[in-house]
Amino acid sequence: MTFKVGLLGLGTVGTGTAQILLDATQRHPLLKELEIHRVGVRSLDKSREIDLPADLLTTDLESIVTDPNIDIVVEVMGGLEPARSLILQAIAHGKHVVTANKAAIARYGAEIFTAANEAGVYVLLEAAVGGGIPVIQPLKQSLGANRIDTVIGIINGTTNYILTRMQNEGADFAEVLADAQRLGYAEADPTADVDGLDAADKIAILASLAFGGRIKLAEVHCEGIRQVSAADIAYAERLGFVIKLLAIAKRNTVSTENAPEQLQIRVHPTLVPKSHPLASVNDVYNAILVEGDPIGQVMFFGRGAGAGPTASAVVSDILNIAAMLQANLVPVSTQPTQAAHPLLACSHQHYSAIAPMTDLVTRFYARFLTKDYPGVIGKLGTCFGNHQVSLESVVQIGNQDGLAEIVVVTHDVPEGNFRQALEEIRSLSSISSVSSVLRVL
Ligand SMILES: NC(=O)C1=CN([C@@H]2O[C@H](COP(=O)(O)OP(=O)(O)OC[C@H]3O[C@@H](n4cnc5c(N)ncnc54)[C@H](OP(=O)(O)O)[C@@H]3O)[C@@H](O)[C@H]2O)C=CC1
Ligand SMILES: N[C@@H](CC=O)C(=O)O
Ligand code: NA
Repeated sequence: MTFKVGLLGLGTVGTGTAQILLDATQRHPLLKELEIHRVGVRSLDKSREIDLPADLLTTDLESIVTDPNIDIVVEVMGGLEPARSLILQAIAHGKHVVTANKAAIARYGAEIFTAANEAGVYVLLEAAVGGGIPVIQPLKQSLGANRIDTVIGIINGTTNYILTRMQNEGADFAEVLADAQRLGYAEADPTADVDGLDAADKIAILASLAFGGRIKLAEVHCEGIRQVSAADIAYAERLGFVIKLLAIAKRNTVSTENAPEQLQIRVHPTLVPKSHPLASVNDVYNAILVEGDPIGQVMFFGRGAGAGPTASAVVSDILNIAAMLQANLVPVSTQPTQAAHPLLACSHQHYSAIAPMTDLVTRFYARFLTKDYPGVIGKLGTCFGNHQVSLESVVQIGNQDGLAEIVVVTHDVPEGNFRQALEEIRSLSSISSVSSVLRVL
């Protein structure tokens, strides 16, 4: 039985996907049952890295998602529109969908999965988070017996590459970003990566699966890495940390009779103790650490981007759907029914409650430039004490333009208290500037 695949996009991921589909040798035997039926692109004149019959390609993407012969639509074109509309149209025409599009899923997931469940089709998205790293299906299936408490990930390769080079070479952000763009790691417009937006999309998706509720993207706290300086990386190093852009989703409070459970979901540069398993995840690699009961910690590590790794995830989703079709567990064409496999579908309806950042309890690192005279450290300590912020360490390491540089690391404190203490510190005449504030894992 052959299953027909319609590809929307033949760029990096689309080409990698087509390459696997065209070369089934020594791969899963079901691959031989998959056929590329149509491929949608923006330009027919572009030279391609893959040799496909010219009549397979079209710029009419709507004709693919409505084609009665196509069983599975693979959306690897990216962007919000027309990707969203084409996915919805494919679903309305009874197609199963595989997508790598974290931006569209993080924003329109509720609409897309509701439509898919009503139409009795699957929308699978393994490639959307961690590229080739299997993490979506494990959260849906292999870890299904667990009560997940925490998901912490390095889920943006571009920023991890930039931070790793800053760490290794003592270089500044702007310098390494320019290199990353030259090497093709960072996009021409690197905003989504360096400002943490790409990681925010991805952690929203992971949190939704881990905690079984929809996530409003606007409630995900998001800070990027532009403000991380070579000086912070050097101080962190001396204090036994590396700085990573972490995406964190956790249960913040358990539900009570009067209030629902709250989650914390946040993306920000973080000082990670060198002994932590995520500290040694470098360059463009991604890793996702999941903590659950009873499994404890489990970490997924690998390549989070690139043609081959991402296509590996796309094709595994196609195979999952083809297997369901072959086993007759879902209709082959347009006979809507409830999706048969609850471990493959996304069926949660409610929105998870997200705790405000002021409620977060965490450690902080802060760097101050102060006048260099006796008693300044004492004044800082008093301000922190006034707001019940307890300090783990205070060091004065360097001098800058006649000013002393003081670095503090706090114990766990409510973020609200820490911010109030900072306000008081800013008003001290002996404080020239609060040069940086970062959270500590
Ligand atoms: N690249 C990566 O490593 C990863 C990418 N992803 C996700 O995968 C998706 C694809 O990314 P990637 O392959 O890098 O993107 P590319 O820009 O390399 O490719 C996009 C493809 O889609 C086609 N396309 C885009 N818009 C339209 C349109 N409006 N009409 C017709 N065709 C269109 C382009 O056509 P043409 O070729 O004619 O220009 C191109 O073939 C994105 O959602 C991305 O976030 C996820 C994980 C990793
Ligand atoms: N821009 C992303 C690519 C994959 O999602 C990244 O840098 O990780
Ligand atoms: Na993945």
